[in-house]
Amino acid sequence: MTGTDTLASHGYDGTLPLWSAPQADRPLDATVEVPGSKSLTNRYLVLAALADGPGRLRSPLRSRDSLLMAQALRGLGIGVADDPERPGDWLVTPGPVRGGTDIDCGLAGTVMRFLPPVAALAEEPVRFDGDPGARVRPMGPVLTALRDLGAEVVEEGEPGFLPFRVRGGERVRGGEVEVDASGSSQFVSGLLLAGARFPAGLTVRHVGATLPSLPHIEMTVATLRDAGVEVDDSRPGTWRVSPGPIAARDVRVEPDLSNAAPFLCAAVVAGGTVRVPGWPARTTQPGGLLPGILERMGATCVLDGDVLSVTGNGRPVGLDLDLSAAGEIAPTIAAVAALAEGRTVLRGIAHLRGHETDRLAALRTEITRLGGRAQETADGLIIDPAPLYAAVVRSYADHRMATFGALIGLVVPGVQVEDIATTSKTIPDFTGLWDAMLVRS
Ligand SMILES: O=C(O)C1=C[C@@H](OP(=O)(O)O)[C@@H](O)[C@H](O)C1
Ligand SMILES: C=C(OP(=O)(O)O)C(=O)O
Repeated sequence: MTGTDTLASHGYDGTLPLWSAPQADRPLDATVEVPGSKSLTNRYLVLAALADGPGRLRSPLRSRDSLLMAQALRGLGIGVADDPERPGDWLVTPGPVRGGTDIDCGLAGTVMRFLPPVAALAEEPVRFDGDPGARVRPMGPVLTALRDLGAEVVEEGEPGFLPFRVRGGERVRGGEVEVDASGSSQFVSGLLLAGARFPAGLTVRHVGATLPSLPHIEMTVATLRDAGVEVDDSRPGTWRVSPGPIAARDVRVEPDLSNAAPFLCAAVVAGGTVRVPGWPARTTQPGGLLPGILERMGATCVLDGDVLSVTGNGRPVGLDLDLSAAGEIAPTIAAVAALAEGRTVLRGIAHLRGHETDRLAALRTEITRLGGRAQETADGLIIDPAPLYAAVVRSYADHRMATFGALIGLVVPGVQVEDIATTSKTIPDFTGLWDAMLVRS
């Protein structure tokens, strides 16, 4: 596609660079090394920061979200340094949590939801802000919980949103809080991660109608237990973290299985095989659900040792799927669905309206722009088959909308993706990995 008239007719305002999505001209045959998990890296960083001695992260993700977390922890008085002997690893040196700093959350949910409870350990106030898109992501339940625990919280703009200041220290003893986590599991995870450091520990009781991303809460509980923290999760929707030390650890970060999704789905839509090494035999990452989902969409998935192979024939089939456990892979599954035979219904993902962008609106808009048929429902999307054509896919500063566009562009000629660099939120070199997948095939 050339010419500004054409671009404008596709809703492109010309301010962000465009990336011409490469097409797959033959079935794929590639092995893709996927970088470390965002969710595990940022949990390990927080736990290492609050631990009882120096710790190490092996193969952490180094992308915008984890670099923001590292930078924020440094601001709070924690050492996070490259290991000169093992390039790529991070050495974390804990210290008393110090306030008097400003934290840039970027657009990272894990930074804006995990760090306010950590900041409440400091005597001096900590100010939080982020990208324009971060200022509309829900924060209210975290702020209410911190107030209920005795912290002072001052919102500078709209109540329940960035920017705000948190002041805790001696006045925060821990105890019991109710949290409506129907908007994000991260509200619960953030409180639990710091819970052991409050003198009375912390009990969090979820009071909302739905609870998305349960595997991510289980990931939080598992990483806490691995660090020697006692967590009682025997009552559904209630978590009790006992006060006590968090053990310093040397941990290896699993590959990010949700970021493996676009690569694995490439084989489903273009045909051929994509392999991802380092696939864990057991995991708390919601991306662990991918093989089951992709099989239902017509692919064949084989785990041989630690290598997951996904083989497709380029003709995926639609499905009816509750994605509440794995909402972060919804944009990728929606791309496959837009190319599938038969209707797809995605359910249980109303909370995606508070992700990097309103993902339900963004997916409906972009599928429609590509000539597809998509409707929003109260808690998800309905996607019906239709022939897709060239368009400029907008990415809304959302890494997963950008990879959505890349996936469609593999099989639809002439697709361009606005601001592909936004993938650096969680993947350091998306286009390099994507091109290499095609070159090797
Ligand atoms: O705890 C985490 O690491 C995450 C939890 C989920 O958040 P929501 O529950 O807000 O979907 C997920 O979508 C996000 O990408 C990462
Ligand atoms: C929802 C996501 O990110 P965040 O951690 O910023 O919430 C995501 O990565 O899909």
